[in-house]
Amino acid sequence: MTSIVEIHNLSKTYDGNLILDNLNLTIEQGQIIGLLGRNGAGKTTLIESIMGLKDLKKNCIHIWQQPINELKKSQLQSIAFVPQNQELFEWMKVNEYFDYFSVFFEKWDNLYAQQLLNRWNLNSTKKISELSGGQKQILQIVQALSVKPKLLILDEPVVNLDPNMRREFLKEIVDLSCESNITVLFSTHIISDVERIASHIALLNNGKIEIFDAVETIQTHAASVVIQGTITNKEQYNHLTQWEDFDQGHKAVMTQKGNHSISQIECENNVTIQSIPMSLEDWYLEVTRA
Ligand SMILES: Nc1ncnc2c1ncn2[C@@H]1O[C@H](COP(=O)(O)OP(=O)(O)OP(=O)(O)O)[C@@H](O)[C@H]1O
Repeated sequence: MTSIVEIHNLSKTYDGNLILDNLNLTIEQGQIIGLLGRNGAGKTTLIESIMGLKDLKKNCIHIWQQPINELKKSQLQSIAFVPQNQELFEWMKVNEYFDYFSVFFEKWDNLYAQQLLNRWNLNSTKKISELSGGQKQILQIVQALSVKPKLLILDEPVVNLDPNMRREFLKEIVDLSCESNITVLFSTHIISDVERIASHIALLNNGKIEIFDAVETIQTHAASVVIQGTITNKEQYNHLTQWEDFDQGHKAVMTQKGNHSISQIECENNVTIQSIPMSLEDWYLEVTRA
């Protein structure tokens, strides 16, 4: 596996408040990472840090093994970013905006841009100021994809999109990933989108990536467990949380793969465990519970 983004001990404070706390994250080529976290967790701060938009300690972020402030022009041109709030040139028409923007990118694919505009019903002769919120978001997505990036970073790219358009966009990302093995990091609050396209989940909590795992691995292990019998030494099972005691035993939630399997826990404690699989959304609610 080739590392595309490597983050080591990234910290960021605003007005004395620590938002990112010695955060570490490695993104490998071809991964599609859904960045999850509650409102205010620091997702935008992390994404903007990767994009070099934050004042940071030197050399804590590398892309393609280069510190982000030393990336070559060709490398910078291979990164596309869709921010949460982008200033667009509202007085321009869509086609004028793309003509202007394309000059900066050697690999700009105008044919592909026009195909996406047509497919997604965006009139290229319209002024940007006359587009709806969702249409402006489509414009930004088309702009980012037409650069033909190797690394695509999106901050809540679908908040303004209707379900049909969201589905179209997600399909395009999956197609690009299959065809060109691009690497994608996207933040979202829509767990079903993560389930649909992400290969991995990065959960940002308390300033750190608290959980980083393949979506399939999380889905395999996420479960509510009902334990018949008594476990005295609960602390050793740190993949089980939210313990509740009842007459004949305990209930708990398994949020990730632990160092003890269910059958090991049964054997070690002479208990019987029933494991009930949990949806990804329920898993997310459990792991981000205050
Ligand atoms: N420029 C800034 N100055 C001061 N505080 C900031 C600034 N930008 C963000 N913050 C604070 O940093 C924290 C993280 O904000 P951030 O926008 O990174 O979170 P987020 O996870 O993207 O949130 P959301 O899911 O709501 O978009 C919040 O408490 C926010 O108020």
